[in-house]
Amino acid sequence: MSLILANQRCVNKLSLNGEALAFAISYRSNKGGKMSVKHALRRGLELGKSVFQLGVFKPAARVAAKFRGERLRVSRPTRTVQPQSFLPGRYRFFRLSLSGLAAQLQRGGFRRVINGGSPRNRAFFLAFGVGLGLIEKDLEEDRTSAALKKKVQSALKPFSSGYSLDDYVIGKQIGKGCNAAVYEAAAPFAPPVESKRSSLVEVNQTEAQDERKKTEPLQFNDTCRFPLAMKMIWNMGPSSSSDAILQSMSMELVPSCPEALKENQPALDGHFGLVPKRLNIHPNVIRVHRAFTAEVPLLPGAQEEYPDVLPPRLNPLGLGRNRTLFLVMKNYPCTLRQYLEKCVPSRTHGSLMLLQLLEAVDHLCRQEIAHRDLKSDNVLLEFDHMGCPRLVVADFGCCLAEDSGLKLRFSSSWVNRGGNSCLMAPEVATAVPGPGVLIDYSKADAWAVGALAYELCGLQNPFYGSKGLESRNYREKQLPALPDSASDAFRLVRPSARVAANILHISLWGRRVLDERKLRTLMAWLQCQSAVVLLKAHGPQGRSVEAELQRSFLANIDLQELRSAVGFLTYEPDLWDSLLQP
Ligand SMILES: Nc1ncnc2c1ncn2[C@@H]1O[C@H](COP(=O)(O)OP(=O)(O)OP(=O)(O)O)[C@@H](O)[C@H]1O
Repeated sequence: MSLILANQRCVNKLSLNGEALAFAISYRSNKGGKMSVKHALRRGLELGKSVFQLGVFKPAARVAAKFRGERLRVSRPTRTVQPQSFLPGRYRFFRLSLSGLAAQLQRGGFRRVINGGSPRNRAFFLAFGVGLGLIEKDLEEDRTSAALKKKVQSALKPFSSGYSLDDYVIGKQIGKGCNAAVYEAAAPFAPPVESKRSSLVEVNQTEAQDERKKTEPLQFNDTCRFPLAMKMIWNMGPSSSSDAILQSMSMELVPSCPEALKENQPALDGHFGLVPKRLNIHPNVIRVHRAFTAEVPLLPGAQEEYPDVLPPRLNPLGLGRNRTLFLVMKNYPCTLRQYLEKCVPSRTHGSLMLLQLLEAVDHLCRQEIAHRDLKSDNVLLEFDHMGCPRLVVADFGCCLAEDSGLKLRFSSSWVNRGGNSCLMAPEVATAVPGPGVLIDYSKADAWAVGALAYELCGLQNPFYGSKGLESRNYREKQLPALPDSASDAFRLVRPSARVAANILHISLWGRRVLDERKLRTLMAWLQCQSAVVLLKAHGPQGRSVEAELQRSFLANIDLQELRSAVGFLTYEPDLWDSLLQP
């Protein structure tokens, strides 16, 4: 299998086999990424000739061999390094690293382009998709190997339950909102070990910290002992029946996985039409792993912190119902708000965080779901192995997930417009109820992300506080200036989440596309990005926030949308229009 990696700016066209490309990329990353692409590719070609000089090329050879899961055989007398099994199965590493993306590209980008793209789009993705498809076929054996399947099944077996409170050990309270309390939890078969260790973990985030706050180390909740979070929603409704609870709180189930509810749950087998729209999995959207109803227990802090919502069984003056809904999710170390209280993200981290929010919103839009309550309390945060924040959008209690799409019939003032009035998009905030009035939520979440961008730059959100702007009547010129350090793309969130996300992707990783403004450059950049992402996928870097974002971008490519993004960045949409016409 060979891959044509065309880097128009540096080298005109280099035909590389997988082996050479693997070496080129690993060699370059070994040099701290400082070497030019052209130089690295040339080296890759040389290295692909099968003999590796011990001195200069050893690090590259070692990295590439490590990727392949092979050991290096070093032959001292001739000072050559040769990976074992170099000839048979020589492309094994390369094939393996392609698998995830190939499937993703075929399922995502390829499908979308086939449906709506121009013939030129189609040709490009057809070639790319078919290439990857061949590899994919080859990989079938690897992926469905019986041994691996068995291992995964046995690891999941103990947690095939989890549909009652008795299936969990519940720890301390980790959060509270207007509608729920959230507790740390663990499965009893993995009992949390009592440790003398502090329940806080320190995050190595020197890059992210603002000068003002550098003296304090960044500390967040340690989630190792209790890897799960259990949200107990307060039931103030008219009934304690499971059906009524599931019906009134059904929006909380939108981000749930298919196994979250017990199969024989009577209210959710389709007869009553209570199953809400379910979101597909996405790295920047919370996943609810279990959801069940149970009697409200007396959990730590309940009598002091939320006595009024307890049932009379637990507090004679309480107004809550006896049963309620519980959701089980991953436990995250902190919310975006807690993180921003402790530090101001660097320009890079800020851009990556904004990009993740936009990717999450774009994912929701594609499935015709609007969150309607985006704020920093509803964004949870963890860190990848390099200390980069990974964000997930949580709390879908106010979302709009109707079969009729993102337009809500606003016939009377009793219709709920959504949760967060401060960050309500102008078109939602100014809507006046009446016959035939529809509120369009397709860009509402993207607007809220635009307001959150101020917080990501370390500024106060201009729509908060007694002197804050009101979304219903503010003017663009009233918005405070963003700091000079903010990426240009921060200023352009209004178009749509997808276009704004593309703008950020290009300004982070594809600046050269803007310099040359040729379709060929754009294509070459996409191919280059694909190759780099494929190669990264196998190592630890593959799990970084950056790699996840790049994968997601490539899997969702639509040249028309990409064109809009480039148009925004160059302020010459017409130029790109003409270039990209079939
Ligand atoms: N999976 C989780 N991991 C860690 N903390 C969480 C998790 N889910 C929620 N929390 C914490 O609990 C708090 C309240 O959760 P959530 O926002 O879901 O409750 P709510 O009552 O629906 O909120 P709202 O007031 O916005 O309606 C969050 O702000 C956060 O601090």
